Amino acid sequence: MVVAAVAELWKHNEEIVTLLKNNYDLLIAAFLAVAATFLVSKAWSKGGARSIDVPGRLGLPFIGETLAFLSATNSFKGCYEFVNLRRSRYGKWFKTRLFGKIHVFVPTTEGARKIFTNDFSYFNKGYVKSMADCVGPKSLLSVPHESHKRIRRLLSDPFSMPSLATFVVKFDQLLSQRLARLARNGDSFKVLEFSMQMTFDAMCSMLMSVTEESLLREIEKDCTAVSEAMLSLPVMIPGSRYYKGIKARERVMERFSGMIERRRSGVESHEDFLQSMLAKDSYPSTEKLEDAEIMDNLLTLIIAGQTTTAAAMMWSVKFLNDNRDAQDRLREEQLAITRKKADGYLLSLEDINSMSYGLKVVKETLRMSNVLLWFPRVALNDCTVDGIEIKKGWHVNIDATCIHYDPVLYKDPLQFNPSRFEEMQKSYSFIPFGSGPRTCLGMNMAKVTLMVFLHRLAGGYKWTMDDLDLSLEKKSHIPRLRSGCPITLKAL
Ligand code: HEM
Repeated sequence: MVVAAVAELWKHNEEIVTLLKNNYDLLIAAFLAVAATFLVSKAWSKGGARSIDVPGRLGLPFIGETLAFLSATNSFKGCYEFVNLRRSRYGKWFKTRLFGKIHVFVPTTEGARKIFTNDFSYFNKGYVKSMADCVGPKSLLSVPHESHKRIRRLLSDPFSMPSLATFVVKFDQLLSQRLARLARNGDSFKVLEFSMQMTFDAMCSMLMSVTEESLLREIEKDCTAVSEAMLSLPVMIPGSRYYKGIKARERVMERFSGMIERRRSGVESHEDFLQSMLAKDSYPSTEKLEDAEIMDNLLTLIIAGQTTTAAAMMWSVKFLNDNRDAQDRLREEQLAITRKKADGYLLSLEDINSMSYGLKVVKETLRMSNVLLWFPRVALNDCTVDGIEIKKGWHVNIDATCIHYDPVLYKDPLQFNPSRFEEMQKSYSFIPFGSGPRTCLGMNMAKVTLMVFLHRLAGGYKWTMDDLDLSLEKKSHIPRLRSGCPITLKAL
């Protein structure tokens, strides 16, 4: 096309012909530059010959549609209702303005791929002051790229397979005892409350060997206050969520600092994550974490791991209750493991690896529950994502929920069908733990926790649901049943 255009000009315009003859080298350079720019932009938009302006309503400056978003968050339908309503109005892609920032919800696997594979270079997590203040400046959630890489590498110890093997045994022991107690009492209990406490206690034991009940509850109360302040208005007004969160953070840091001091002075020693970090005291600075990095990330791991895993545990109970075939098949697999064991056995990592249907139940639970509904990023430059024009500074939210419910990717997406995972999934179609450099650090821990839970629950008990209300908890960014999912256990 370019050659034809040049030939046409050549025929009709002598002046241009002379100009071109005299600047032949410049012409070639210009041609190459245009071609290179074209190729780079084509590669950047990846197959996107189109570059589409995304529809949507931005509303008033700053306020935009914030009030509608807050109203959805404050309803029993949950904050994703805001997204659903806009999608029915504008189609799969839409933009909106929330808290002064333009947001685009990215509903496709191609869009997810583009953002995940360019994380840190072309996109980054948006800086939220309240979040950084709460988890601390050295948390994985706050630090810049270079520190992130180093801290992530050094934090990976407790998530290695040998550490997970120890974790499985401890978690199984704690869980079996507590479920047996509940079944003996025969009372109704809320799965959500139970799983929040279970995951918190198990993590505190693994990370820093805290097992004393009153201390656990004190730390949990503070961690909950920190977690609740992460998305609040960052002003220190006594009584506000932010104020309470910052004060709670100070108390948690003081505790962690005391623990580090006692271990360094030899008063205490344990086999846990904290000890493994302190064992690196004499290592070069690139191979160890500073105290502030250890403490901010201890808090981050607890907060990132507790609510997510507990919510997934709750949804697994709900989905299995509604789908008796899946429940029966899961139970059969678990009982086959139990039959091979002696009384009072504890699960090993090998047992977990043999639960092939159990793993599918976990995956299907994560696909349908979308514990983290979307993953927010900010565009660092103008670009296109799956052919859609994105401006520098816009927030692009990888909409895992939309992808997980896409009927093209998942047949009958509203149906709980663990067997669908017998087939290979298309890339980026199953992303409950994200992908790329920020993939969930606790992914394997979360999976084994859920598998142990399913083994003990389905392999040991039947249950009745004591409240069938489907309303979601208000003001929660993690979808959870308002009822807390009360059940009563009956031993098999
Ligand atoms: C079912 C349970 C869980 C789910 C669904 C989940 C999901 C996720 C997702 C989607 C991300 C990435 C978010 C993004 O890209 O913006 C993430 C990050 C993270 N998760 Fe999890 N998570 C779970 C459990 C855990 C557990 C048990 C831990 C640790 C004990 C943990 C620790 C983390 C950390 C530290 C990050 C930040 C990683 C980084 O920025 O490098 N998560 N999680």
